[in-house]
Amino acid sequence: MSAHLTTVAGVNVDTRHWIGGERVASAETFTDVSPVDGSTLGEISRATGREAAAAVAAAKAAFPGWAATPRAERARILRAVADGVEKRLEELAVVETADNGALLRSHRRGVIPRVAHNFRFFADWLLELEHQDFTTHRGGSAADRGHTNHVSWDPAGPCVLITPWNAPLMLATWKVAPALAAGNTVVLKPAEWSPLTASLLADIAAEAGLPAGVLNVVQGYGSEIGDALTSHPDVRRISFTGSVPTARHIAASAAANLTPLSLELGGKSPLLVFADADLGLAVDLAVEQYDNAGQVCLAATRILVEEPVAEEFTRRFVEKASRLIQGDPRDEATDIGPTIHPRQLEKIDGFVRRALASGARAVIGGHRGEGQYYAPTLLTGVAQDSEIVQEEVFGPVLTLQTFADEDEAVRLANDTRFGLAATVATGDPGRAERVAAQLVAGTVWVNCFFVRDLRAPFGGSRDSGVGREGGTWSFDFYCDIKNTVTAPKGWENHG
Ligand SMILES: NC(=O)C1=CN([C@@H]2O[C@H](COP(=O)(O)OP(=O)(O)OC[C@H]3O[C@@H](n4cnc5c(N)ncnc54)[C@H](O)[C@@H]3O)[C@@H](O)[C@H]2O)C=CC1
Ligand SMILES: O=C(O)/C=C/C=C(\O)C(=O)O
Repeated sequence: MSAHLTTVAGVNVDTRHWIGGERVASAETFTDVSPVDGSTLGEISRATGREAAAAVAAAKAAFPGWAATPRAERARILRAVADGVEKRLEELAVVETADNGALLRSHRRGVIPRVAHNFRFFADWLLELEHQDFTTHRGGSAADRGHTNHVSWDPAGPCVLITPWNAPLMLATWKVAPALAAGNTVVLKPAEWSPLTASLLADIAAEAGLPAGVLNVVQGYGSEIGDALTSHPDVRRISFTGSVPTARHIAASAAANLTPLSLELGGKSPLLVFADADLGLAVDLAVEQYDNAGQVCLAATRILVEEPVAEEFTRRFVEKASRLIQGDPRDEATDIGPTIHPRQLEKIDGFVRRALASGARAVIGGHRGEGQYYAPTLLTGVAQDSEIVQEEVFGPVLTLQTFADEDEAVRLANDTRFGLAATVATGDPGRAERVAAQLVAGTVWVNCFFVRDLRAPFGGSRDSGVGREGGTWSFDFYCDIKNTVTAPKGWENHG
């Protein structure tokens, strides 16, 4: 077997970069370790600025050809990628679980099918966009006598896509698919804690007929190659999902070339439970926030409950949460897997220890489990201005606060620097409408959570992000939008 192949759960994965349609190795490697059992998954090529520049050069060289490829042909190839993902669904699922520790059952039944959907959706939307493309505006000023405005979404150029480890392939393809559909070429930099499925995606894309250089994958540490990618003058778009400090760094690096950015960042989302809510549903929604061991940017980690039902809510929450099974994510019965990395575990534990030291009480959890596991935790007695209420923990840690009325609920909900999402549990549609209108959030769910529709805009307000992706919003970001104004026949320019 090649020195550059590793076998993970029976699946061969190439550990090199994918640049210009070829596998490229770096002199140095980094070790990829499984959060499931601490085993070594592989020695992965560790890029330097040289490989980063080579990937951008490959994307630049491939751009004119891919941009000129008819939309129908681009869509056909993206659908073939989706077919390839579905054909290798089980392999992608087992590798992703080994690499990031999220539940295998979720990968099999939810997350990896969404990867295929991302490609099909943006292939279809690209063709829809073509039909929307002849929007015309007529009349108006004296100078406008029936001119036609023709809007087109033109490919922008090479895009750098930097993605995190909590849903590695799903979050990557949610950027890769629209960027490619738009006619751009891509340099994907997956997170160093979960590099494997990006390599498999490169294989699948090549098998589907994506031309060389259209998709490039560079492995390595963001801190080492990030700047080489984000400050490169040939890069036309940067899309990033991850932490706020890294986003600030990327924005500063991109500023030199005024490269447009899309940033999907952290959250500290509230779940507002009103006394008129279906309490069973509210408890289900709250317990759901432990999914993926709480490593979800959208997670509603601040539970706000109206005073009269707080005691009953807490009793039912504890009853349900205590039944969650924490353990090996490959086991179908498991509800909560490990945290991704010892550093993430340390970070979570630090937040909780400091909260407990400042007077918080752990209703459940509040401590580490075995190995890389953290016990699902609910903290009460937390002050609104405390670190645990204000900062993103990114682990299975929820806080519970109470409120007296609607005004206080909205005030507490909006009182952080984030604005990614919010969930409202209420039996009163009028209240739902009133409260949703006042919440600062990119997405508000009423009596539901994590219902995602790719046609809808997705993104955050305040420190939770810049811009929106999804549906036409993705094409608005990944394209140079052009308006061509044509005078009607016989029109004389001097009016
Ligand atoms: N919004 C989200 O979905 C995510 C939020 N986070 C938050 O971030 C915290 C820290 O996690 P990290 O993995 O350290 O997040 P991070 O933001 O540093 O990493 C995300 C991606 O950015 C890359 N990166 C790092 N430094 C870079 C640089 N200077 N230039 C370009 N790319 C760079 C990484 O290699 C990775 O691919 C978590 O505890 C969580 O609070 C982390 C991952 C995802
Ligand atoms: O699954 C989605 O649609 C969105 C997920 C987003 C995250 O989990 C994240 O960025 O952390």
